[in-house]
Amino acid sequence: MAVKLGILGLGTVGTGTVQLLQDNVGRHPLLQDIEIYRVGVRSLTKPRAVELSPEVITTDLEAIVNDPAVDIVVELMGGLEPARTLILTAIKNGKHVVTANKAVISRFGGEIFTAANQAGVYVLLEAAVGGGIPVIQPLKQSLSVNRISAIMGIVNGTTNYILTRMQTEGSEFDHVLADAQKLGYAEADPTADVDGLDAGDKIAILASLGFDGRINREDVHCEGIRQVTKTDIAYAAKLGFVIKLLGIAQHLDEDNSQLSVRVHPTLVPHSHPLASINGVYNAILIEGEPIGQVMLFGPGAGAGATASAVSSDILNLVATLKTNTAKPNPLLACRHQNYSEITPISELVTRFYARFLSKDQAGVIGRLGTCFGNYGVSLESVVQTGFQGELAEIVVVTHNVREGDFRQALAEIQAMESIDSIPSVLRVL
Ligand SMILES: NC(=O)C1=CN([C@@H]2O[C@H](COP(=O)(O)OP(=O)(O)OC[C@H]3O[C@@H](n4cnc5c(N)ncnc54)[C@H](OP(=O)(O)O)[C@@H]3O)[C@@H](O)[C@H]2O)C=CC1
Ligand SMILES: N[C@@H](CC=O)C(=O)O
Ligand code: NA
Repeated sequence: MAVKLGILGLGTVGTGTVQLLQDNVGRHPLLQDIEIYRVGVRSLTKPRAVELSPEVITTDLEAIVNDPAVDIVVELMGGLEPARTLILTAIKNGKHVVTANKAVISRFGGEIFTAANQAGVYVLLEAAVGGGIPVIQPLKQSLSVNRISAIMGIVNGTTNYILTRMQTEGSEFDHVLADAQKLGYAEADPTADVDGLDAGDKIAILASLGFDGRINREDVHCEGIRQVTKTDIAYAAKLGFVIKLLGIAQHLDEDNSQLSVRVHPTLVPHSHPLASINGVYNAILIEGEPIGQVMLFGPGAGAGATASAVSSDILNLVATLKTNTAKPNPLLACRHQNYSEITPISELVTRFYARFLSKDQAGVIGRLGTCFGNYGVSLESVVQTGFQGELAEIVVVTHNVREGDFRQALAEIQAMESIDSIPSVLRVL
């Protein structure tokens, strides 16, 4: 008998998934054992790019998750509610769930996976991070014997597109954002993407898988790219770096007692594997023992790519249902019970880039150096190249420093009579 799907949402990803499942020739033969049984939408009158018989489409999403005939609920509607409640109801009713919803999983994953384990069902989420790039299953299965020390990646295509264009064209953020919205790369409300929140959801999920514990989403420090200017991109290039929005989860110490999970624009050395990932593409670099470095690269969004990830999860569940094993598969289930402790950003040890505007007075660089020295900040390079009107522009790159100490030094520098402003402070990989 065919496995019956109840799909919630027929937007970009829902449509791509239905198209892939309907066009199943030449793909894995198990796809032929799937029936698109119900599809839930908000509007019945909206034109659709796929053909589905009228009894399949409904606006009653609760009826789908409560329908005893539905085997797998595929949540592709997005948002927190009613997605969270519908997922929990599906689980309570003994249905497996596939979701692309990083927002709901990063915030309510604890509740959802606890409920799923109790009900003996699986919640799979390959599409939630890196779109079509297989990264969730690799972390859960292929790489799971490794001791992971770092996961870092470009996990938001919109911001990578904007930063790439700012870099290649020398344009400012606002101009490129407006253009990206016109071209459909950025959403009308770009907040979740440009403020680093979408990347924060994704790195929280990856950190949980790589570092073996649940992550409280509120502990993830998130900075976006609104403050990145073409001036900084140009200085970074002169110094041998490219600016990327990175999600980073890493152990900070040898004994693995400190875990940092964060999102921020970062100066990445030109020689680093993530430096060459441009446009809407995503890439995730995983470091582990004994494997070393693995980088997963590909399309992080889009109908077809994301449908590929959603359908691979569906396939996994179809195989599970067909083999009919009563015992849960520990490689598919979530195994975390406890929350990981996240080290506050002030304890991060990293290099920094900072740009200062100062009055063109003798001895300013000396005073900067003395103040940094008082806080244990050692400088890798200091450049005074340009002028902005009457003000001299000074750019420094530090050696590794505790963030809290660096910020204290900056506060003191900001108060100096000769310093006009500190327009940018960015971390360096
Ligand atoms: N777009 C992408 O490339 C990617 C998206 N994702 C994730 O996939 C999910 C879906 O994204 P996407 O396809 O872009 O979203 P869309 O906005 O294109 O589609 C959302 C769909 O859900 C339906 N829907 C939303 N809310 C309700 C509701 N309250 N009741 C009934 N139906 C509802 C909409 O119905 P209607 O059509 O009637 O309006 C629409 O069909 C999100 O979690 C997103 O983060 C993940 C990776 C990539
Ligand atoms: N908005 C996201 C796509 C979905 O995950 C992005 O820009 O990467
Ligand atoms: Na993925």
